[in-house]
Amino acid sequence: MEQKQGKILIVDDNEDLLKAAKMHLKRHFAQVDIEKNPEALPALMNNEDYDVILLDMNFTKDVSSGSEGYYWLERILQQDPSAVVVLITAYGDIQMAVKAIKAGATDFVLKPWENEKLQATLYSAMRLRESRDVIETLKIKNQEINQVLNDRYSEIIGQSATMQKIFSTIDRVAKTDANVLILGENGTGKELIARAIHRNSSRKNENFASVDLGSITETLFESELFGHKKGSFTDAKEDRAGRFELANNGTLFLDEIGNLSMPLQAKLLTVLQNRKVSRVGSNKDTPIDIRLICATNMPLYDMVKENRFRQDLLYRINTIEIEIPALRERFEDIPLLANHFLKHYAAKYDKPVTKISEGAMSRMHKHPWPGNIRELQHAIERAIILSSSNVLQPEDFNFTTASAAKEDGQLSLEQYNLEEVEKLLIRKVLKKYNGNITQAASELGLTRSSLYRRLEKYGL
Ligand SMILES: Nc1ncnc2c1ncn2[C@@H]1O[C@H](COP(=O)(O)OP(=O)(O)OP(=O)(O)O)[C@@H](O)[C@H]1O
Repeated sequence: MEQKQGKILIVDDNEDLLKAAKMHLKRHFAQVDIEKNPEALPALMNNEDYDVILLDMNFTKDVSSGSEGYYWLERILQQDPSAVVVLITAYGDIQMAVKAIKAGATDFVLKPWENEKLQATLYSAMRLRESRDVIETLKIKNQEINQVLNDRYSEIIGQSATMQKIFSTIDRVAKTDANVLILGENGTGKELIARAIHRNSSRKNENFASVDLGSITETLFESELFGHKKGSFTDAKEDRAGRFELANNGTLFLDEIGNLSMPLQAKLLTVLQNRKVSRVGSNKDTPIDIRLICATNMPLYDMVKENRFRQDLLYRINTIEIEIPALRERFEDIPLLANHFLKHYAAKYDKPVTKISEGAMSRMHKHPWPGNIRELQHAIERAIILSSSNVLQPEDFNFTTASAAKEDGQLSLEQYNLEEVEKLLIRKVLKKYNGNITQAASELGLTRSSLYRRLEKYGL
């Protein structure tokens, strides 16, 4: 026999009705409690977590206004906003039922009821309660995940004048709902800044949804961003919300916006203008309320001149602009950043490394850091893993004299083995595209992630 589920509480002043209902419902639900005095509700709810509360509208004799029912409905929802309340109305008064649903009731049943109808109403109310519980749990999990991510991103290091200016811009901008455009080479900390803006805004408890536009294919763009309905294309196995909906009431971070093709720019612009999305395969519009932050390492203003980026889209996303300088333009931040990563990775790998030698530090100042802070971070991580001393030395890094000379790509290839040639080539292509990973990967015939893997491997 199927296990009975669900805890039901019935509150009604009619004892006969209570007994009859209990007798029938007991056969279908795990627990059915009855109570004729609504004053007992708060205590009952404290003692038990009911799935559904079936509540009469009138308790005083000869009163049929329903006002008692509204009063107790409100008290129940105050005590437990996710409570599922089904109202009992005796007079078939639709107006009263509509008002009750507006006030937060889930459903209503008319007296006298048919037992099967009552049972079906309670089952669907119970399912609603279950979904609310799932949503609540997911919300909490989501907040925890955001917390972890935000913590990871909470320390933005930088003492240079330009970084100090960026911090004060973040302070001023975060509280507003202004769209922000963050410009900077790969690895300069664009996502870090975007998260800091979200974390300091009134939307901080809502979602921060991030989309890498550089890695979304043309065909999946709409489905990823706007969602889709089941069956709207071959792979649409079920209804799915897009990133815009997921970011609703929160912040949407569109990374690599400079990589969008002109047709996709037009689609994005329409959504931003109308502030509503409709899922692929559906004609229902969903209003969206998002704070938009975009980022790119591409020269958007030049691209506008060359008709590769829409001017109207640029003006919609660049209300506030933050330009993060490359690491080579703020060498004064290197010691602080390097020591920050040193502490982090020494703890992570449980290594007694406490310092970076002067020689290594001076070598770091000479390196051009095409991969910016991400590159510095990986260089320190690798040095800590490989080093056998307490102080990191120049030889713990991949900064050979040859690699310094290689920056300009002048060395003749015969002097190098295959790995060296690969390194040289990657550097040259990265330089050609101003550190743009997507373009460099495309020229090298690699995917972005395999280029990232090589950058990591070679410490580039
Ligand atoms: N100022 C900073 N202080 C501490 N860590 C930083 C700083 N800037 C960047 N980082 C670290 O460097 C790494 C790269 O940062 P992030 O992903 O934000 O860069 P990005 O500009 O968005 O890169 P991409 O353009 O490749 O997407 C991250 O691990 C981040 O934590």
